[in-house]
Amino acid sequence: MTAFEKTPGWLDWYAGPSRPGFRLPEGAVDAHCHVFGPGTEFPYAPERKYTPCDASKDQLFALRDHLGFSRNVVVQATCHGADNTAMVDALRASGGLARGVATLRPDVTDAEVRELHEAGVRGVRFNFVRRLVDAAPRQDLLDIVGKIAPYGWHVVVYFEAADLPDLRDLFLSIPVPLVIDHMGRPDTAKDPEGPDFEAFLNLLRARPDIWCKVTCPERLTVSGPPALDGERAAYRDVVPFARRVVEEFPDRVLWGTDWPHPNLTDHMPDDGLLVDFVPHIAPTPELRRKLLVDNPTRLYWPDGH
Ligand SMILES: O=C(O)c1cc(C(=O)O)oc(=O)c1
Repeated sequence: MTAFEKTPGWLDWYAGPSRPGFRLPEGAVDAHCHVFGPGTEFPYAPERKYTPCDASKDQLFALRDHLGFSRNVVVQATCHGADNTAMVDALRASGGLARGVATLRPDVTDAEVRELHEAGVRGVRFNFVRRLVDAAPRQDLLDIVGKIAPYGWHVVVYFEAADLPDLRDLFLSIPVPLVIDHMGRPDTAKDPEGPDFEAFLNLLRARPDIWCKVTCPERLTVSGPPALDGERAAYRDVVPFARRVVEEFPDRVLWGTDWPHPNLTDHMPDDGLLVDFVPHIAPTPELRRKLLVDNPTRLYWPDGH
């Protein structure tokens, strides 16, 4: 099989990350990360919008152990389209230490959903970010929800803040739990107490089964220092946004590294220093335990194993 050529300007994940200064609690879950290929074994999808560097399951598991996480939730990356093979291969190799979130087409069969479930998939991802995917008809999404609902899965949604007004009714019509990627991508140059972020918090207030990943400060930052060169208080401008969510919804927030950080153009964070972001947004041991251990375990390992 031929090797793939990376998108020009692609930043590879950070090799040799620091050890976090913040010691993760026992049982912590990296609840948002990806695997990419390797492309020679798991080819990237023809419809992809970018071609990444490879980021294998073994490299992901090595990072997990280095940072001090116990488990991973591997989210299907758009560069693999609806071919979940690489993600499922990672779940199967993890010995129960990884769950997954898949991308599905509306013609997926019940047997296929069951097989994904048996491999450890617990959610389907709907992506509304136009630079990553072509728009899917809303009826297709609702048809997929009908197929996953019997398995107790949730829907993960990725969208940008400017699109929330158009998407809100669709989201509220989805009759299974929702998990929002990357805090709904707020514009962090704006006021965390202002109307835009309030509209986002109002979505979370609308239903008790809407969860939020307080992830990706490295994408959302405008002015904060990056997690590089020993900086253990990185991305300070994102902290007030994430902290508001953690403090108002302590029982339905999740955190993850987003390794290998697709499509960053400015810098690639040192994942050890990125973990040191967590105590800034979850200032007490109890909030940290909920964010890193209790919440993801309840959502992805409800039986505890
Ligand atoms: O902002 C992004 O570029 C991005 C892309 C993907 C993906 O391609 O799946 O996933 C993410 O969580 C974030």
